[in-house]
Amino acid sequence: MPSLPQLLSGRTLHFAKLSATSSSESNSSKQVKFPKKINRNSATSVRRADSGSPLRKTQKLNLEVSPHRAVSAVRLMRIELGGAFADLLNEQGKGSGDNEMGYVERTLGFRTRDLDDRDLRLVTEVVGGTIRWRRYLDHLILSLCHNERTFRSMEPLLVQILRIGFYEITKLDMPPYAVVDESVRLAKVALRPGAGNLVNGILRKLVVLKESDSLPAVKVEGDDRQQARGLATLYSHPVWMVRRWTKYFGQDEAIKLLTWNNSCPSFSLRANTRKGLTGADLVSRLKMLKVPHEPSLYLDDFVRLKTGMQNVIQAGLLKEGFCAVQDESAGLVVSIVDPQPGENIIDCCAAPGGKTLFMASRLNGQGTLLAVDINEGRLRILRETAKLHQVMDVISTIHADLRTFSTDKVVEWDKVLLDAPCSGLGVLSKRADLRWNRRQEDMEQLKHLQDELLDSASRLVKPGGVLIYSTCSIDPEENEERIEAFLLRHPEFDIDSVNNYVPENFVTKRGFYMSNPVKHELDGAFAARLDRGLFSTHNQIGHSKPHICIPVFGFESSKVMITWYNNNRS
Ligand SMILES: C[S@@+](CC[C@H](N)C(=O)[O-])C[C@H]1O[C@@H](n2cnc3c(N)ncnc32)[C@H](O)[C@@H]1O
Repeated sequence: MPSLPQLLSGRTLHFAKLSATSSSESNSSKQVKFPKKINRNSATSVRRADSGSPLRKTQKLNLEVSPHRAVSAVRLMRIELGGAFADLLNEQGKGSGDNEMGYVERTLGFRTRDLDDRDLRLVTEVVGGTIRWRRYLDHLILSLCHNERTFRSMEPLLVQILRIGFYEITKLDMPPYAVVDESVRLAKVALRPGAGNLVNGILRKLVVLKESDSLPAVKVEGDDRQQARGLATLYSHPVWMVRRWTKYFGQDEAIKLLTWNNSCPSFSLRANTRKGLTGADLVSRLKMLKVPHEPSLYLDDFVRLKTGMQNVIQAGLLKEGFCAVQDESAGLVVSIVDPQPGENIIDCCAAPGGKTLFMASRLNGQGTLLAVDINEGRLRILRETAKLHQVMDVISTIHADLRTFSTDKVVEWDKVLLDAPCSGLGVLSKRADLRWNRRQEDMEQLKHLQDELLDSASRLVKPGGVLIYSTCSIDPEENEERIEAFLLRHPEFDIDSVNNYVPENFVTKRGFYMSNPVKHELDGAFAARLDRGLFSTHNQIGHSKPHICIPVFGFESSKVMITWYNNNRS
């Protein structure tokens, strides 16, 4: 891997080498140049006269560059180049990757004035929007460049400055000439005068076209593939996703979903009743904080926010564990598990613990909850949050691969939740970058893993117990198809319709739970509740047979039960 000075010296590099994530549609093969102008040495550090220790503050404070623009551009570079870029910065900056302005200084060689609350909100909006709309913005930028080569050979920072400007002008309707001026200034100071001229020329063309309502059009016409390409550009998604959703949901529904994914996400808070805060208390606190909110239509202790999360964070409600950020679609999965005090529950893919914590609060100090996860770091977060939420009394954790953990376990759990690793295609409105990181090839691997984990989780369900499978995906191949295939391999399980646990409008014809972003205005999620027959046993090759403990029931009773079981199984 190249060192930071090599990167910053302007050598031409392949994105693929830098990017921790690669996308079939990403710029992975694009040749990029790092700016020659960026020079770490320009961020001069000075020594304190009294102690001799270096002061971290740079002497290069630039008050002309707008802080939100500098921070957004640097954050976008970090996101797009993935962990590799951040790691290089950390390595060079000796672990001092602690705040946004620190990144700006190390990347651009100067600081700007600190961000105020308004800047912070704007950074969040601009970064999220620019990532979401990347494909569409690049289409516009490319249309306004002299030729494709000009666009393809731009430095990464220059591309981000342009994308931000295009986003602010076309999607946020910000005053166009202020956007042009600020963008030009950033390009000049952080790159070179020529970059400023280029930004000036392209953005001014955009302003003229916008004002005459003649932005370059995106055509949605031709055969299925061409239409999918057009929609992918117009709604800024990878083509494979558009094709997949058109195939499963039809074009109209697919377009609604694409639109939803580009909308500003709302967030829900769950009051932590274990810390004595009820849903009503949470509502009062939000009123005091002047945060606009609506109580959840579906869950008692949940409240929905469209804006104002910054106020909630600043008031310490999350840090002190009085509430958690949790989408109602995830809360409803816990309603389907329906934890009852005294039960033994295992959460097979538990970290970072959103559902574990909610289930633990429902157990109300009685019962056990074992949280298993393959990722130790995420499991540590789960433990820390559980302590904060005062629910650690029922929780224990195991760092393990479920597939090995399940092989030699005595079956003892009343309820087994498998919240499987999945594509996350139901949460694209909240996870702005996910659409560009997910690849079509991932779907096959995920399906295979989901099958293996379902088989493993099913071994842990006691006879008469329940297995709940859930995802935050809307993709039928990760949801219904996985369950139908599982039921063929495991006839000892039957579908228990979720209609006793969630409102009717979330229940599918087969009795599964499906939250649809367009219909319910929540994240997309899926769950199936599967009962393991009381008289069934599981064998390793996936076939099962009725199993009666003859010493307990006696031979004749057992025969009656087997007959009853066989008659009722279908
Ligand atoms: C969808 S996330 C779980 C989210 C969690 N249930 C919550 O509500 O916060 C899936 C989790 O599965 C874990 N995982 C993936 N493969 C696993 C395996 N083979 N065994 C155990 N955990 C696994 C990942 O580390 C990840 O934390």
